[in-house]
Amino acid sequence: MGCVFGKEVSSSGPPSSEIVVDKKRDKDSGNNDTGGGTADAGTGGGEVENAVVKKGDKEGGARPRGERRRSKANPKLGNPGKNIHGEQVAAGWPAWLSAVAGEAINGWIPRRADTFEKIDKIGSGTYSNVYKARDTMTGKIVALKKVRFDNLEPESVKFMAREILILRRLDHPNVVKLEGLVTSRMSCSLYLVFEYMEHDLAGLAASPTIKFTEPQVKCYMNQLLSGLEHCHNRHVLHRDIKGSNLLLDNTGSLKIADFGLASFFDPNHKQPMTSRVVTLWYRPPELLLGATDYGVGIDLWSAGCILAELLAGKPIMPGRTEVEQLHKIFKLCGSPSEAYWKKSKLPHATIFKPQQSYKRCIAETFKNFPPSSLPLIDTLLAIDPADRQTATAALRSEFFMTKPYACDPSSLPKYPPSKEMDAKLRDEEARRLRAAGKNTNAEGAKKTRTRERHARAMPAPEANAELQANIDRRRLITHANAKSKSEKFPPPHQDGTLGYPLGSSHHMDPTFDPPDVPFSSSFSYAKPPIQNWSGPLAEPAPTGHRQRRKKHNDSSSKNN
Ligand SMILES: Nc1ncnc2c1ncn2[C@@H]1O[C@H](COP(=O)(O)OP(=O)(O)OP(=O)(O)O)[C@@H](O)[C@H]1O
Repeated sequence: MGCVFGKEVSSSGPPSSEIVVDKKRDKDSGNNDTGGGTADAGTGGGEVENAVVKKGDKEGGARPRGERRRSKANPKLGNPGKNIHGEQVAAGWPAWLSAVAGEAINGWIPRRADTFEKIDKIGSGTYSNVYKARDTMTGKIVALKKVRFDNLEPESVKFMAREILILRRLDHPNVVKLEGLVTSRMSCSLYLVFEYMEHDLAGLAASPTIKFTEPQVKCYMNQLLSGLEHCHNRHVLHRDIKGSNLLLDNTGSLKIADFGLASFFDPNHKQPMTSRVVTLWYRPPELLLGATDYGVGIDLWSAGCILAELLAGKPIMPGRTEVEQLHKIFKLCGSPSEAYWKKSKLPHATIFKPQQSYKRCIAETFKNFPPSSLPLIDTLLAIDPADRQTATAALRSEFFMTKPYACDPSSLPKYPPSKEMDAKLRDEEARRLRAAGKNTNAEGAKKTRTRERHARAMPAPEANAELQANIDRRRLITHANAKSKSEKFPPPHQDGTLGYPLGSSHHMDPTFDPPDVPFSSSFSYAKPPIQNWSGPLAEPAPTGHRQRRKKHNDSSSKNN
């Protein structure tokens, strides 16, 4: 991928993809995740995430709140050498950015902010705000993602640097294209410039008036799997595939976006990676069970959830907690075989292994789906990630070879704006109206609020914080009740509301509702978990600090 907005900056430095993590730095800092690795730009792959599971992570520990990483300069990741640093500053990059993310900007020159006109705020993410803007030099409408830096903390810049490096590695019609970067020598902010996309799949799916046909579902899935195939071939794991990260334009093009949690991987030299990724409803069982050795299967699982969601008209496994999520997975996909437990050696297996086994019931649950979709759903939602195969195999599946075929993207309807953000605004307006009429219909308002809360997929970092709280709670329970080596799974107070939240979609298929399990289903562990977990992974944050905690946790997630 080349230069954006004109000429390339000449460089005698390392190839643009050469990025090697300074392991010592991470060891020193107690960081449980690292990003980076060696790379081979020529092959389009080979950039390796050199993640190291730190002592704290092995013991189940993330940094306690308030403890900050020591940030030493990373000579390979950040410091591109004096010459290049000088060239980058001369080309208009701020010195701080060149110092910390020199590799990510190598060979590019920045655009000036005053060459764009902001039109509207269109989205907001964990560490960014996204604006619709006009490029005054070309007249083109673009999306500007303004990255928030916490006082220019090198860690924040590092996440952004990795996202940029990954985006620069990718070049495919179904992957959002990074068109440039906007900053200036004296600036403290950075904007990523993307082609503008009118919709996201979550927004469309939540729209009360839209129900996808089979050819449309095939069209979206074809594009999603093609984009994933490209990412995986370039050794990139997305690690947060969900509807709101699948952007759509008015020509029917679907593009995978938000590579903030993405990571390079090398299938031949596996390195441990964090399990604290992927939004809860789309998170595969191996991550919920703490896997740090994983691959393309995690994105394929999420794709399977999306395929079934598009056909069902509602999210298929909307868990509110990790425990509930695993429970929903086991109920639908069956509990893992003994052979799998043995082979996978998953860190949380001793805690979450169900006492009773669950039978897989995908075919019965989705009996109203097109028959050709069932083998594909069955493959993508395999409990053992090795059985999920690849995006390439999925694209060759019977689903796409059977009539009615996928429609052409250009034949997809032209929808009115329908971002997940719009759905949120609709909800907020409804909430405001309810608050106004609260006294007249308090009970109705309460019910609707519950539906809304459940209708949103929980981002990975928040959900993972909850997982920690859960593990810690389990450990405490084990201590308190050393005689009892089993406990209810899920806890009774959560199980009472198992099943699908009402109104999680406006056009649900009423026939789809996986069978619930009796409350008495219990999960046990073979050994007390204390033997595996010697310290808290993360401090459960008080609710008043939700936003801070989200960012804090996100930092650790995004860092690996
Ligand atoms: N190219 C684009 N065109 C139009 N809208 C976009 C584009 N990129 C992002 N958005 C909007 O901005 C929102 C936030 O963007 P993005 O997901 O990349 O940010 P983030 O900070 O990484 O978010 P998250 O916390 O969900 O990981 C998206 O959900 C989407 O609605």
